Amino acid sequence: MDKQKATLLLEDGTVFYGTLIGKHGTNGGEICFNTGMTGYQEIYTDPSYTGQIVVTTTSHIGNYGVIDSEAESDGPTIASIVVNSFSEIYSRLDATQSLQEFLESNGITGIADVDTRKLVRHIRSKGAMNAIISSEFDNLEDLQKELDKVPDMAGLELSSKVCTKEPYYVGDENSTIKVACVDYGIKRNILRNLAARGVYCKVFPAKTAVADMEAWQPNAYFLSNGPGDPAVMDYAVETVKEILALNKPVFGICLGHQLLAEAVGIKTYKMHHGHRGINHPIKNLNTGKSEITSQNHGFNIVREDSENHPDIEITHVHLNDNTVAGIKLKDRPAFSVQYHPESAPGPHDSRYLFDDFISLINNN
Ligand SMILES: NC(=O)CC[C@H](N)C(=O)O
Repeated sequence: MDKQKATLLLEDGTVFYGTLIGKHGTNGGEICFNTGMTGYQEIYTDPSYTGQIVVTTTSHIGNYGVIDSEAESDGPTIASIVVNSFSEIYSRLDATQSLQEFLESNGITGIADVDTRKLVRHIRSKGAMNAIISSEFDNLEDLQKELDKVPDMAGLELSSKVCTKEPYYVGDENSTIKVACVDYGIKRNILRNLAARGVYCKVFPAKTAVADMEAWQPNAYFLSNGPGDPAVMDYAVETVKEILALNKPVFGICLGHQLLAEAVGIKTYKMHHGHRGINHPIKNLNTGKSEITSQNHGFNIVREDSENHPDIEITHVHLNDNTVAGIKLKDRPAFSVQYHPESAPGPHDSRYLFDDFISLINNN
């Protein structure tokens, strides 16, 4: 059978032609690329990618299928995917589904047989932009009409749409360490890392009042990763301010880091094309050691604001572009990083941050 055609149209008018993967249809979003050589399932199910079209630079995608136990959330909320060579055939003993079945059952229209190296170089030089992928329309005018409906990522609040609707628990209920995890789009491996260190986690919806979380008497708070633009999340910034006033230990990852920054008056901004991959070099300024990290973000915190803040210490920097990658509050037991120490997929260099959080709780 002939493969069905699909078209990718970028906001700046660039067009790529390829073949349909997943469900016949049309999907739009902000296009971004991840340079990791493995971990497509974890990327596609990471809620931080909500509304985005993910381009992977690995040339083969799909060849190890999909395994339920490796999903980072209940299901993918990405807009779409772009790949070079797509494989419907998969080889992995425990695989439960092919990637084609996974995409189709989740209503995702993607495109394969695209020169992803060319596309990535394009995004890298022109910056983040919206795009549309369709197997329904190939006429540029129709595609443009669909593209016009796609909202800008800057100014978008998405956490309340992807977070849990009801609180739930992870870990050992008899543990002495109770951590309230504010879910802005949390990845499961973060909870696994906390539970593995003896933490009993209660995960709360993004818009839970601090009084309701305090009623559970947590020893500490965790601020999760998540999608969207931190600059428009006033409700979350208010929550973080109230949490900080409690003087309990706080740890934030990625969006959680950006919200901690906003809560102390450090602004965030949209980056040119973001950091997404599993080999991003970070320097820990306290130990002088470098770590190779997993990253996925399109926004960042303003360096100048961080440097000029009397109560902030910059603890980590990104070695590629000198952006701020970690901060700590001098007057409170709170710290956060822009990258992913739970790193699924990715290197385990930064797992010590979870241990630091436990020490902070034990010594508080
Ligand atoms: N992984 C995340 O938490 C992403 C944070 C935020 N949405 C960004 O893109 O910068």
